[in-house]
Amino acid sequence: MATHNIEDGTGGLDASIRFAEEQARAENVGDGFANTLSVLTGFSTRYISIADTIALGLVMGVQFCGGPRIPFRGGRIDATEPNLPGVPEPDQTLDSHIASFARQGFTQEEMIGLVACGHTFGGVQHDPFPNIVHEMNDTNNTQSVAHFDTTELHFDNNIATEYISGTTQNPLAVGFNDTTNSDKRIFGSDGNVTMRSFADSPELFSSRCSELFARMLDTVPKGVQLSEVITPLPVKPGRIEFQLDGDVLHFTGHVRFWNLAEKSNRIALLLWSDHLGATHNSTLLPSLSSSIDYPQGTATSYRFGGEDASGLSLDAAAGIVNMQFMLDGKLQTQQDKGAGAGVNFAVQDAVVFSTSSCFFGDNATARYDMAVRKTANVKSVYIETETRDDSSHIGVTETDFFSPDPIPNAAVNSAYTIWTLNVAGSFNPRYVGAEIDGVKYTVLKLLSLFALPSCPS
Ligand code: HEM
Repeated sequence: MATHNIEDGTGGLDASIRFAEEQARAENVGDGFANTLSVLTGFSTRYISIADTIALGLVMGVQFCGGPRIPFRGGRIDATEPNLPGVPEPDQTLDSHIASFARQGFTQEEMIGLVACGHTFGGVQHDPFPNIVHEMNDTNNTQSVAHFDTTELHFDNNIATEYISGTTQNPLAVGFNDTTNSDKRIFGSDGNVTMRSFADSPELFSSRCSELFARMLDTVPKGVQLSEVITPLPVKPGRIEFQLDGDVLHFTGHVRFWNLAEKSNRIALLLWSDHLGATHNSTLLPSLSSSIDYPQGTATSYRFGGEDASGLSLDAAAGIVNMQFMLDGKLQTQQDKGAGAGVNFAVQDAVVFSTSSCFFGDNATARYDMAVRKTANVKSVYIETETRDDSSHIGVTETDFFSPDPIPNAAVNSAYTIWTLNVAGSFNPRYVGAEIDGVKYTVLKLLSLFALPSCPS
């Protein structure tokens, strides 16, 4: 956020900090940014920008450390080059800090709030800031970090109570070098009115931090359109997979329900319709991690039935068109669909993995077989290969390596034909995509070559 300029709309939360040129600036001294990015970048995908993972990292981090819920919007776009400098530094004057936050779109009172909310965590490390923190020679604090408050891993208003009571050890408030006591100057700049209100009310501190953190995360370059606030869906199917084995279509998947009331003998059903117009149902089984408590709510998961990991065995010709979920006789709905309305989830079985796929051990290639439903309008089947460039940005290349025409006589059953291709190994994440009815889908993540059975010699 610190690079944002409200006048011209440049800068903001756009992951420009990942560029070495920005990290090398004196205003970003230390390895904190590199360390944080090394954790968060891996969660970015072609659909979720690095900037969104940084924002999500804050939302999750604050909540897991006991802090308030922070409304999260998605849609940040990663910068393609470094931003202009502008991160405030502790040896700058109060006036320059007020001007810096004003440039970013925040008032003086909001600046006090933001600094207090941020400095409820962590501290100042000796190595990048030797003129603020002395070397501690402490085996319990090998990086010589002087913490902002006594509860540096916990979100609470101790940053304010300790400051107001005069017991604070905050190195930016009572540090030995007054030039770098920027928290002292900032916190005191309104006669301590804001900090006293935070010290008096943990609830006020918490709600104010939630608002200010959200605004900080939503400070993005002009033209970036953020989504509505994202909240967990009440019903969310996932990890849907098919494997065609002769005439049997193995169907596996999970469904996660959000904030269900606790109940020991709940009857959970998966209902589905097939291509022949028939309807079916099967009992949902609790998944291994059936109920997980998050700060935001509880996730209760079930897996689709079946004796073993192969899931439900469907007749390949009948297949599946859509599914819905029923708990104790009630069809489950998404809130915005209105009470009583069941939710039909469309299921795509037009292009599925075939268990005839196999591995050629001698030259480290594999034959991937994809089964294509004969009645489906499938234009192409292709591999999607994801690569990251020097700035960790993900690009996707599509390789139409499956023949556009199905291999003749390669029908596995009356419903599907096999499209096939030999592929060499790769360290890049790869997926199979397909264009079905004019829409491009990512169908599955490509299994490692070594996960396939050996090809018959
Ligand atoms: C005038 C404004 C600010 C100044 C001069 C300032 C200065 C600093 C300094 C010198 C450090 C130590 C970094 C290190 O040792 O590597 C630090 C740490 C930190 N700051 Fe600020 N800061 C400011 C505003 C903010 C704001 C607005 C936030 C968030 C809302 C924030 C959040 C943090 C956090 C979480 C740490 C701890 C990092 C860690 O322990 O790894 N700061 N700040």
